[in-house]
Amino acid sequence: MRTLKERAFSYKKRMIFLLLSAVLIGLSIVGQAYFLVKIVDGVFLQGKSFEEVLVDLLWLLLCLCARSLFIYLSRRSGLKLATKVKSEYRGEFLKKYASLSFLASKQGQSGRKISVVTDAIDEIDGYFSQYIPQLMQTAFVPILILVVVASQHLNSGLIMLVTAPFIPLFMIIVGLQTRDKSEEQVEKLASFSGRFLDSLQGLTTLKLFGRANQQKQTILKSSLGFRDATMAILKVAFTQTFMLEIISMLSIGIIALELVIQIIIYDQLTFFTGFFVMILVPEFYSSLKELGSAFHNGRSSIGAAKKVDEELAREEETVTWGDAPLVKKMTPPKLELRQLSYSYGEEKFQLESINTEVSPYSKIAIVGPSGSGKTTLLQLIAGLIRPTNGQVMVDGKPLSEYEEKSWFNQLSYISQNPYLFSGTIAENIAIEGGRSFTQDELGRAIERAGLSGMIRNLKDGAHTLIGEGGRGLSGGEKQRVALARAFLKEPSVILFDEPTNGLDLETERLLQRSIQQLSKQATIITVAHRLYTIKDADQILFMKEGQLKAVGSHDDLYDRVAEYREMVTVQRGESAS
Ligand SMILES: Nc1ncnc2c1ncn2[C@@H]1O[C@H](COP(=O)(O)OP(=O)(O)OP(=O)(O)O)[C@@H](O)[C@H]1O
Repeated sequence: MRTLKERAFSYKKRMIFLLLSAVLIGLSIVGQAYFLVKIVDGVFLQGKSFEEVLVDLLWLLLCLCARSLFIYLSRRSGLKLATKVKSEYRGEFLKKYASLSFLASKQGQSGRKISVVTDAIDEIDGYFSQYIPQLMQTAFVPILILVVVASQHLNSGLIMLVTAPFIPLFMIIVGLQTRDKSEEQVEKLASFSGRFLDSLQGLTTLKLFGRANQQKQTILKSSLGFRDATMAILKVAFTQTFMLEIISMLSIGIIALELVIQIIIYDQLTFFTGFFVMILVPEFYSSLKELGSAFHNGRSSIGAAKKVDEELAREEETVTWGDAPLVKKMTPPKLELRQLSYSYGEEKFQLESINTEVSPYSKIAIVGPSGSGKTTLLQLIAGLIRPTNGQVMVDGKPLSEYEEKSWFNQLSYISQNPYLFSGTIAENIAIEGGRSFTQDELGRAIERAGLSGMIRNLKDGAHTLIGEGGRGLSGGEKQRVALARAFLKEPSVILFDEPTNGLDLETERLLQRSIQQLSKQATIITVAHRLYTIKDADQILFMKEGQLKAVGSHDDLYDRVAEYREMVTVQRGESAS
């Protein structure tokens, strides 16, 4: 993982620009002080007229404008640097999340992940937009001022040299505390966000089980934890500001006293030099103080970056793909499962050495008791998880060697709970990227998925908005939208996890009809729960406890496999009752 400093220095041109701006800011500060003092000295002590000081006035104006302009450019450059680094981080997150396996992407709390990708990355902003530009300025401006002051009046320069180290020393002590505290703050915010979203999603369940109040208390505790962590950081920030003010005020006071003594009592200093030094000294301390505040933000950013890096570096199961294209042919690809095994971890469920072939256009039903590994097998075939051993072969080549896009272009996976996005029904059906669909194609898919009746009754038809997760649609309607996606996409392989919950008669019939239609153009592998699908399949894979117990047609398995017969008899009884 690259540190924030390494990330900043990878933008060399921007860093050079920041340094250049710092040099120009420093020069304009000294120039501004010089011309101001020259004008005051000329008008009040030498009695010069307005015309005589006009050129100096113009120079003063130029220095003021230059100072403002370079400060503005330096800040803008810092902000741009922050934007670039933040989008770099977000890009890394997107890349990581996109390559995660289906299971890994479901692990952890969604709210926590959102908080890290949004709030924690935003917290990094201060390092680049404030700390780095200020660091560049402070690396040059105080040194320039010190040299100028020392060249004019050595004693003042020495006082500055002695007092100045207190500021960075104090900053380091405080900064170390800030980093730990800000790590704690990011952690508290992430945990609060995770808990909050989790509770929000399960609010109905919590109410139904009378746990809403208890959960409210947990959220309150979590939010108070975040508040305390934030207050602890603010306390450090206020203490730091207070201490920096005291150090700089005292130092400026000592120098002023010394200058006054030199001018009035010893008469060893001209008004010009004294005034010039007195104007530059506060600039010196203010530059150091500003670095103090920026340093505080920088340390907070480092704390947040540590959390972000931890999240990025967390080892999670990924799915990698090759670059072989899978060309869409007239016939669907031939699938073969070779010694296919999967394990959710030691002492957890194992799917053991599945071997079978799936010829193009066949209708396969995966059946077996609950928890026997049917969905796991379907996810392996889809390429959503990678086998621990063995291969899914597609047209004689391991699935992992194909391009991700070209495989998914030929595949439709209809899960038990298909996800619908917030948007219109039409947008949800025409979800496939890279290809636009005509209204006719969309209408046909809607018709074939049995959605036209429902859509006709809606005021805005297919352009009716639905909520995220398909809020506003029934379970059966969501299944039909998923079917419409498959009709529109015209894939070569369809993987279908049949809903276990009872569907109404009409949706049942529609599913049967749809499968019949889709099977004309694709291979269909269904995790089957309904007797009709099971009987209609060309080949049945009967699973039990992670093993493929038998393969064959319904009649064949019914005659030969007692456990299968038993399962079908139970199902018959249920459908008859
Ligand atoms: N993410 C996971 N981590 C650990 N174990 C898991 C995970 N997902 C599933 N399992 C376990 O794997 C086994 C097989 O699950 P799978 O969903 O494949 O079964 P299934 O046959 O499809 O069941 P059902 O018919 O009830 O949907 C189950 O015992 C389940 O507890």
